[in-house]
Amino acid sequence: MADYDWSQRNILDLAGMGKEIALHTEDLHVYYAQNESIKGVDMAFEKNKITALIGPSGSGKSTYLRSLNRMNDTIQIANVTGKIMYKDVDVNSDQADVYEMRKYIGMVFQRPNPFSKSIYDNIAFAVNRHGKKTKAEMDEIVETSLRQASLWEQVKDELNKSALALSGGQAQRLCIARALAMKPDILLLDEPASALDPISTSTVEETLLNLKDQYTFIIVTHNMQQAARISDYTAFFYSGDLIEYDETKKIFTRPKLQATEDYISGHFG
Ligand SMILES: Nc1ncnc2c1ncn2[C@@H]1O[C@H](COP(=O)(O)OP(=O)(O)OP(=O)(O)O)[C@@H](O)[C@H]1O
Repeated sequence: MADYDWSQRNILDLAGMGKEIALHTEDLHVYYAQNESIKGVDMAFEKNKITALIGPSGSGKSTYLRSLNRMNDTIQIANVTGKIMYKDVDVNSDQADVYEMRKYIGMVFQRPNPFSKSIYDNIAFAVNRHGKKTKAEMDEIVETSLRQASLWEQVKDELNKSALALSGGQAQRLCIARALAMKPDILLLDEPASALDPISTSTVEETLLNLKDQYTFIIVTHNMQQAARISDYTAFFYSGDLIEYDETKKIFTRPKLQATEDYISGHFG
């Protein structure tokens, strides 16, 4: 690896550009016991855009993403400091209602994790936990969310079938449908297509592109082509720091920093 000056930064000031911000972090640090895995990240996400987080393995992308809806709470040795601002509420404060917040900031994981229930109940179960619906209301929610996730046509005649019988790509789209059924503002996706075949991957990508006018997506990906294809903004992480953050077309054509250019062209990481 070349000898980079890691103190250099190029970070887009979206708020300063007058963009509508869905979420932002201020001086966010994440520690696992004594190890500082995120080292004070200030970053804003534009509403109704797709932002890709890229960087070598271990650079902290997943740690940062998971902190945005307090998923790191489940890790005993994890400690998150700093602010995560969503609609004037600091998601990271002790007063934040984590259960309520996750309705608005949802998450889709790398491995599809459908519940051992029917396709219909995978969605209904999640929705019902946040308030009972009539059968007609629930039918509508199930259909709409499956349509949004581009799965309705394939499963509409077998909604009572076990979700565990779906293919990997279908199961991941069910997980996206389940997350969308909660009507979140923001969806965090941690390498959602890395366990999928190329056709399922492109269906998931199309799904995100079709929905981006209605949702803010933040996606961790190792796939540079995927980041270039679907995201509006790209953030390059290295060793727990946000190094470069810019419009995707700039990052992939003329990034300001050599380290970013070398990373996206496969010279290291
Ligand atoms: N549960 C955990 N306990 C302790 N350390 C952790 C834990 N999760 C992540 N880390 C450490 O935090 C650092 C960042 O890891 P993280 O998984 O966030 O990176 P990443 O960029 O998402 O990597 P990858 O692309 O391989 O998923 C690494 O040093 C990792 O070992």
